[in-house]
Amino acid sequence: MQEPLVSFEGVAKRFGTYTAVQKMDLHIDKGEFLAIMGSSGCGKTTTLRMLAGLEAPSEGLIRLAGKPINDLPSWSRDTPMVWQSLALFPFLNVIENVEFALKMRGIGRTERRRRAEQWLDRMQIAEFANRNISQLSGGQRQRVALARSLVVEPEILLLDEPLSALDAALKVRMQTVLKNLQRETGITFVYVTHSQTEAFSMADRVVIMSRGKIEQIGTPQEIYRTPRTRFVADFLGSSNIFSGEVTRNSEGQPVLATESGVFALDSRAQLPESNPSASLTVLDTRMQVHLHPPQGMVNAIQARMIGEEFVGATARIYFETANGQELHVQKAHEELTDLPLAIGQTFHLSWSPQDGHLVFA
Ligand SMILES: Nc1ncnc2c1ncn2[C@@H]1O[C@H](COP(=O)(O)OP(=O)(O)OP(=O)(O)O)[C@@H](O)[C@H]1O
Repeated sequence: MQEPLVSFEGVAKRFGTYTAVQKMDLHIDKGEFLAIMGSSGCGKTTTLRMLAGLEAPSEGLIRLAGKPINDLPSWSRDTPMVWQSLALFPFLNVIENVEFALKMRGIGRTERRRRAEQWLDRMQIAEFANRNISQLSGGQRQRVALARSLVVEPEILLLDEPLSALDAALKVRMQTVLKNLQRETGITFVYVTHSQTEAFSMADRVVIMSRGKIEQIGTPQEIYRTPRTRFVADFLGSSNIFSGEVTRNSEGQPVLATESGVFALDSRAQLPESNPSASLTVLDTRMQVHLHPPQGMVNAIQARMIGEEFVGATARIYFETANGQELHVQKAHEELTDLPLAIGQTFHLSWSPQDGHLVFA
């Protein structure tokens, strides 16, 4: 097996008595695009800063290409970082900003200029080479910051919320730029964000963190379809979640008894060994909406429509069950045309047991 490019082995970070990152094991492969995602304060940036050498781990070992780097100062690590504020030098013009790191490495003037020009070309900002940073738009600055970090051809690039200051359309454009750049250069990207869209559209693997702890690591598909914990399912917000206890019905089939009803589980579901408490997650795209009680569906629940939201090509419809649980269903507009959608209207929501996924924590 290929040795990971980066490994965190039992790495923890404390600030005084506060633990920002709990003992963590994490491997990052060469050439992968890894996103670290989680809500504010969960320890994403601290994790990235430890890799960059801007924070020292309180415990554990970080290796880069097999070598421990805990004691290596940030400037001698091959781990440049791009962040939201970009930190471009305002007193240097665009090309001088890009050349800066090469200059620090003692590379001669002609070679510096040649390499910087190549990167300006690649990032489609060559025409701004002699402009001041203050004369650029947000997206252009972003490209300068990327060119400045990549011109040294690092093995790994660390990005901390680099797109959060951009407007929505530019964000989407820059996501494509970043993803293509990563693919073409083969440079490992570690990307911190609280945006699910960014993480899921660009990354090969996503790390979900909560309160300084890794909740799940997986491909976007794995995490979306099979969240490992209740926290992950809640955090993603794309599933309906029913909490209850796993038991068996009179025919011996596994079911989840909840306040909203008793629901059949997938016969392949891994059942708890001791504590029967569990949550059933059902993706909102996998739920069906019917005006009349559906025939032959084992899992169905009556609910009143309480709202509707347009999400591009799809609509998200919100419902409330008799016991006050909120549910949502996401469908393409054309799938909804036959339904009398109106606030207050009662519907029946159903899903097949195979579309239910059981989580325990
Ligand atoms: N230098 C510091 N001294 C004390 N506490 C700190 C320090 N840096 C970070 N923390 C705390 O550690 C926790 C994790 O911070 P971190 O910046 O890693 O979170 P984050 O997940 O990146 O959040 P955000 O999305 O808001 O940037 C937070 O509670 C933060 O207040």
